[in-house]
Amino acid sequence: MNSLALPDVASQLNSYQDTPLKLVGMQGIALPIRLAGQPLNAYVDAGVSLDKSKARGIHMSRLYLALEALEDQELTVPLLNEVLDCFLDSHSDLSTTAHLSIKGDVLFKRPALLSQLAGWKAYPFEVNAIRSGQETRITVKLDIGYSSTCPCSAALARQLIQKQFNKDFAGKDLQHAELHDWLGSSQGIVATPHSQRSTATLTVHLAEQYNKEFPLLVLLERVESALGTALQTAVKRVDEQAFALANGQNTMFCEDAARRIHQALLEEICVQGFHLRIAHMESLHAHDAVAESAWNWGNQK
Ligand SMILES: Nc1nc2c(ncn2[C@@H]2O[C@H](COP(=O)(O)OP(=O)(O)OP(=O)(O)O)[C@@H](O)[C@H]2O)c(=O)[nH]1
Repeated sequence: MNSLALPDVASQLNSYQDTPLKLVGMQGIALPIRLAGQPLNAYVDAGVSLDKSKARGIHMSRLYLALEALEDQELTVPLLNEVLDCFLDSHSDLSTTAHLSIKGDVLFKRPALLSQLAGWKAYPFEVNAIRSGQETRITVKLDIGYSSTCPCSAALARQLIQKQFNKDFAGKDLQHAELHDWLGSSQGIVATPHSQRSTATLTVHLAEQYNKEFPLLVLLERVESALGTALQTAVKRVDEQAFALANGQNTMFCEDAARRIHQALLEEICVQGFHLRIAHMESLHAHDAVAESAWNWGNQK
């Protein structure tokens, strides 16, 4: 039997009622791509709408093959648009909307706070694109880890230190050397505040005129500098001490983190709208503290 004789079920008539489908496609296709100059193993979801309600199915293989354009190429907005064009061109009789989603972990080399060290950090990302007619909506989702020290716990710890100071030094002449030693001891600094590993998940809608490579590094640098306490990679004690200082000077409730990032993203010109979700994985509680914020976002999550 040659290929011409193979039955083509997808092109048969739909035997169900006339029901167009919002999205039909494939999920979790493995694909090697490049992002921010790094090769990475991505997972891709590809789909189109099935508007022709009498058609039985779409042509999955045409979507799959269109993804070849992304193989080992730097992922850019024009390249993404090319693939979406191909999805719609190959389904011109069936579909008016095309969907493409690419996820993975992008690695960036991040410098230590003070020493010359640097190390790799993984940032989970997701690029989502929907083409409807001439309009393409592209969003970039990025998880950024940081440390948050509880401001309430810091104030409570300071109060305990003051109490201890009153107990140890009430009515005494203050001697510089004695006080210096006291400050360096756990009998003096009797309490420490708690910190937690925290995550900011931002989803940004890229400005329509943005037409280049994906601005992941730009976004994460803006967010990390707004927070001041990014998770570190390689550290020596000198870096760890700088991290302790950064945490002490940047104590944060989840609300504070959400507001800092919100303000920082408003300054980013490649962003047309955003949604952000903050999660502080509490060390005081067995549950998380969360906050959300959005700008120019509508009702979507
Ligand atoms: N539409 C559809 N196809 C599926 C599904 N699951 C598996 N497939 C298979 O995807 C394969 C590729 O489909 P097509 O793109 O229509 O393949 P084709 O008819 O050889 O290719 P064209 O000639 O370009 O239409 C077929 O073998 C389908 O059976 C499904 O749920 N829906």
